[in-house]
Amino acid sequence: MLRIAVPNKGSLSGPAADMLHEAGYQQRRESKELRVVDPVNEVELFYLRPRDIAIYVSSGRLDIGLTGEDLLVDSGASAEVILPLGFARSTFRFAAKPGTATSIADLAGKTVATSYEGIVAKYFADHGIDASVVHLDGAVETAIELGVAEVIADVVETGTSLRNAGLEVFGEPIMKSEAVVIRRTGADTEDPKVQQFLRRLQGVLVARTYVMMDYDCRVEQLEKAVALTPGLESPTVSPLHNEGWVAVRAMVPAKEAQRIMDDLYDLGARAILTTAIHACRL
Ligand SMILES: Nc1ncnc2c1ncn2[C@@H]1O[C@H](COP(=O)(O)OP(=O)(O)OP(=O)(O)O)[C@@H](O)[C@H]1O
Ligand SMILES: O=P(O)(O)OC[C@H]1O[C@H](OP(=O)(O)OP(=O)(O)O)[C@H](O)[C@@H]1O
Ligand SMILES: [Mg+2]
Repeated sequence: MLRIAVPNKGSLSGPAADMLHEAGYQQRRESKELRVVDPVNEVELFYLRPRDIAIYVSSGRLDIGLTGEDLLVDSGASAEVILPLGFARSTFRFAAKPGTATSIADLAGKTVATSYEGIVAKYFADHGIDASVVHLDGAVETAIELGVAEVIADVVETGTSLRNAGLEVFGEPIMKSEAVVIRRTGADTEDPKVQQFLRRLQGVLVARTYVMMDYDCRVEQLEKAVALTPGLESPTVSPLHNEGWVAVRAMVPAKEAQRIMDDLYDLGARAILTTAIHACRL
């Protein structure tokens, strides 16, 4: 059985559970469940704190884990990203009250509050910055108002939390992050059980990003039509009963589907349909 670490709480847990569900894995029935054995799919899911997942995976006791890239870096654990998952995208940034700092040079001698002490300490070491760090568990935006620190380093998605606290970012983003699948550094990536798991998740990513498009067009327009819908490898072209017409089928990016339908229509294509892809193996 493949032993997988899954986030039990926080921003990652809902989208991670959705993705595993779409990939066909069994769900936990209630949020207090710590472990789910799924014999049909030969996986064992361990529901753990997102912050601890890289540590479990680096120990080799669990084969793979779903976590945030920033949490992986922060832990310092010996694990590596094997598949980015495209959700929980964020940046990690310094912020302060306007007028406090404009660049990282202004950090010298200041106190920085963060829940990601590992990332911040490494950044200070790499950039030769002499500043102190105070570790807080969350809601770090409030630390400045309450005088615990002059600067914070925190996850920023929309920037709403910073704005609400009257803070603004400064300096370059410290890092970008998204949800990822991780493995112990140096572990055997050819393991067929791991490969199968990754194929399933990749299938979910593709099913979410692409739709299937079908249309009929005249043979004379086929080359132009196919240029608009090249598919992932190559479109399927089948003859129609009406001579001079063909049916074309290709996957297209969901975001571009409406524009492509307009362009195909203008080319003379008709009966243009899109359908959702529920699952796939490329
Ligand atoms: N608002 C957000 N938007 C996108 N990603 C986020 C957001 N907040 C946290 N993350 C990402 O989620 C992960 C952190 O999850 P974690 O569960 O530890 O924190 P949380 O969602 O803030 O929950 P908690 O309230 O338990 O701190 C990180 O990878 C982080 O980049
Ligand atoms: O840029 P935004 O869209 O506002 O998102 C970023 C905020 O979201 C997370 O906080 P969360 O709500 O998880 O609370 P926490 O700080 O207690 O972890 C993060 O720590 C930031 O505070
Ligand atoms: Mg948080």
